[in-house]
Amino acid sequence: MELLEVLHSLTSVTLLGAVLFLLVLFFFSRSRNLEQRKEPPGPRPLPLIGNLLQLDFMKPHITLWELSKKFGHVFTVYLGPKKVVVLAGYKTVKQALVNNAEEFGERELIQITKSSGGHGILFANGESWKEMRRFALTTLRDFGMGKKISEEKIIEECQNLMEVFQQYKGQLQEELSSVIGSRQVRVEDRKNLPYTDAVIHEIQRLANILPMSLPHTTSQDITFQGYFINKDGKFVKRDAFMPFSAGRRACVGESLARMELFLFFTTLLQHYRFTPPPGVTEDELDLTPTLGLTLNPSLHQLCAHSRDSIEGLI
Ligand code: HEM
Repeated sequence: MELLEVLHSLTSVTLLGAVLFLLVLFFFSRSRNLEQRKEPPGPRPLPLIGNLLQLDFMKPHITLWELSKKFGHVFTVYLGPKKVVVLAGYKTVKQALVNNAEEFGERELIQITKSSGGHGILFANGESWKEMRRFALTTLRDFGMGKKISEEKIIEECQNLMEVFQQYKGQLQEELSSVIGSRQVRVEDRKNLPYTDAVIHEIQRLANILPMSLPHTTSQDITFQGYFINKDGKFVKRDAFMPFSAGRRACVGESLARMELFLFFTTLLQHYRFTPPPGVTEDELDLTPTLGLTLNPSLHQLCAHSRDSIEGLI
């Protein structure tokens, strides 16, 4: 009996010793690993939940931007147990997506995308992505993306939209009135409408509709800006004007989207002035967006004043 107790306590001591030894070994090798490979820094994660408590889920892109001020342009956050390397700032994002396009050009399969089996172009990788991207670009080109034919279609849509409203004149429209008058705006007019074009860019910058772009994953281990990044993937946080991203996964609909933005915006502003509803000042307008995969405007009322000053509530 005594022998058994001695053996038992010896086993416990040995076991405890072994666990301690392994822990020391783990932390020692981890810190040596970190030193040798210099992984991107980041806020200290908690077991299992990682840094989730530090992220504001209503505006995660803002939290990540704040963290980048403390940890630099390349840093790590743990979304639960999932390690994510965040790239912040135009130069860093461009260096990764354009200069290291191969290594950073894979898409990360996140949970919501797994339901679709990861088969759509957005979340595919490898040969199937290449094929789908080639197909998407060819099809969009065949439909005349960026060409006259899509311009005609967009103009038709604008005119349908116009039927919902009536005609008017307002402030930003001075440029439109003097350059275009009452004729239909065409894409080629863009170069003669610098103010209007600048306003569209500013709106896109402010609206920031895909604030964290889409998650990428690295296709191979890479040392980037002095930091070792393994194949775990990352979110991209953009700073400079890159709403369509850059590199091999950049938006395939960019020229179509730019055409639509320009024609819809100019045609609407050519005919309407938009204000808050009666009794609401501009300062009182709540511009907080609703977060989904994209940032969307929250539901709100707006007045469209027609050129004839007929008011309509949209
Ligand atoms: C203002 C409108 C739009 C914005 C701001 C936008 C932005 C973006 C961004 C940021 C990405 C991620 C790029 C990356 O992962 O690095 C993307 C991907 C993509 N966009 Fe757009 N997009 C717009 C409109 C469109 C339109 C109209 C189409 C289709 C005609 C389209 C099709 C795609 C596709 C297929 C991808 C995935 C490309 C790939 O993974 O290879 N987008 N877009």
